[in-house]
Amino acid sequence: MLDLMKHLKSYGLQIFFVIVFTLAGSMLELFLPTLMADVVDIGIVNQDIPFILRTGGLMIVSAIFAVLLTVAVSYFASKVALGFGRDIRRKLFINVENFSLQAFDKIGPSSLITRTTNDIKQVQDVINMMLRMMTRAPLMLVGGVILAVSRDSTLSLIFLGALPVLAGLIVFVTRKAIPLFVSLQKKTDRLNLLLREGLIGIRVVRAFNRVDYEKKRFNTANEDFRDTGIKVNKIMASLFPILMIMMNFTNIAIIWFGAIRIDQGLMQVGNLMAFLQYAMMILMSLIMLSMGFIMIPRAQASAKRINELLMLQPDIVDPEHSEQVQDHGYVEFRDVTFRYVGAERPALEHISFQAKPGQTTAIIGSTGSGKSTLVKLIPRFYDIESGIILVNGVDIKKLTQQKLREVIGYVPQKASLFSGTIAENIRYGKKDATELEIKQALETAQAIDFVNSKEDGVHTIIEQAGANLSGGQKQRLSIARALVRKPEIYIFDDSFSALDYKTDAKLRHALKNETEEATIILVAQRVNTVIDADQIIVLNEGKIAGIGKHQELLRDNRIYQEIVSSQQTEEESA
Ligand SMILES: Nc1ncnc2c1ncn2[C@@H]1O[C@H](COP(=O)(O)OP(=O)(O)OP(=O)(O)O)[C@@H](O)[C@H]1O
Repeated sequence: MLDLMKHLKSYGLQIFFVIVFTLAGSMLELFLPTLMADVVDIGIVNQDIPFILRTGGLMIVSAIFAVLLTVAVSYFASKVALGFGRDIRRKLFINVENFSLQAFDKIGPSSLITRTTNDIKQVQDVINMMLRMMTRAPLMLVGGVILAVSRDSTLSLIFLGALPVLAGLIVFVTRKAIPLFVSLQKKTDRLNLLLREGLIGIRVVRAFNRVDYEKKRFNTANEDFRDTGIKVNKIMASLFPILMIMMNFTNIAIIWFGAIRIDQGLMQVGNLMAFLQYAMMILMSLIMLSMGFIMIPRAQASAKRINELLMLQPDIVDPEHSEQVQDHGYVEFRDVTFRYVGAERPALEHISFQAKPGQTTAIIGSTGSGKSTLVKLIPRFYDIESGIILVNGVDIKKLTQQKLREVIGYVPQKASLFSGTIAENIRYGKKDATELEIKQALETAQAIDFVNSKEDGVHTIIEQAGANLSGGQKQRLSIARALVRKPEIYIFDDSFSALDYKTDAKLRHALKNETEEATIILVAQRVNTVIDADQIIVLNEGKIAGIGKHQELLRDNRIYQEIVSSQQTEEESA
């Protein structure tokens, strides 16, 4: 929590206002019972009407100022807390965008979303409360005690009985509540995860008639969350009546012993009334403090989860200076081995090959053989275990990620589009692309016809994640986005799979003209897609089973022969 508090530095002035206004407001409030005692003990006893009016007027003015100051404190406290929330959300978002995909995979998007929203809200609320209460409560407590003791030190001994009970209660509740708060946050993660999966996979859920199953899964998590919430609330709910009983008993004791002292002529009525109010202030401040003691650990649990992300150092680090590239469009793997974090065996082992400009390098292999993993290593989404990857003659670790990725046009396996227009999505590849460049890219990607058929053409709005487009349309837009930047290296990760044979062939033909100087690395499942490639890399269980042209592999490579014959059988039987 303290680590997060450092981020409050920029709100120094507002926090200063909160403290000063709280101080002034508390003083005024502490002043009121003393004025009231004077009204009773001096004004009423002596029937001095002008004194009563004067002091009463002063009481009204003090009360109005106290209220105004409280409003100002609330305003500044909310400003600080909400600003803090915004800053942390921004920092977290930037950090998450930068940290490696290994860490991203490990924490998972659901937990990242909960941490960026719910957890930050918990901390933000506590900061708001702390600013408003945690300065006020100690002030009122200390001031109340001093003024109560100065009114009647003997009667103040009552507090000695009440305070230890209160302290014991706070310790007990905090111990019980903290573990439950920690588990509540984890259960929020789980709820988010199930909700996310259920929503993203809604079509699959319906197609397989698994609505009831998903409902049950969600309900179990939901009820688990509710039960933990109820447990926490039970503890919190029992706290209040106990505190109220304590407050009332303290009241009774004060009135009881106060009356005896008045009877003995040791105390005045006005004094007892003021004492009672100070007692209430003391107890209310203690209640506020105890609420703080409970809320802080809850926020602490959230702060820890936020800090975990803020502290995460990206393990893919840029070199201080990017090395000068020597060539253009070259990609080379030298004995590369890579393993996902926690995986028993490497996803890729001893991979060596070269891809040259003007050439198409195709990668083929069975599912799970490591094709996507291989191409993801080129833009350095993951760092390799051993070996070296060269792009344009330079080890990619010696290039900044910005420089490296600048020369690559990457088309992922699953087309991922953003809400906005088609043109905006294509400009993701090149910020300043003109309308003509966009249209050319769409043409090469065989997307121009369907874009033109839309009423608004390139200004057609794409809904969240491209919900209003077909799989093939999304893929073609995603290809156009890579084409528009005219990179030196194209990576197509199985990007033609959603296209029919004819479009696939037309697209590859158009690409050939468009990308004469560029290096194309293309992952494919279909032999048809790779047949014309200058070299085909056959992957099998993370290892290279052969490299060559279609005819050569067909002649000599058993695995390639198997792939070809399995596809021929499929086509024949189709
Ligand atoms: N993020 C990840 N974390 C851990 N293991 C992974 C991850 N992504 C892939 N793998 C594993 O690495 C291996 C290679 O996966 P990869 O996605 O590269 O295969 P692929 O050949 O592209 O398969 P497909 O043709 O089905 O797309 C698989 O065994 C897979 O389980």
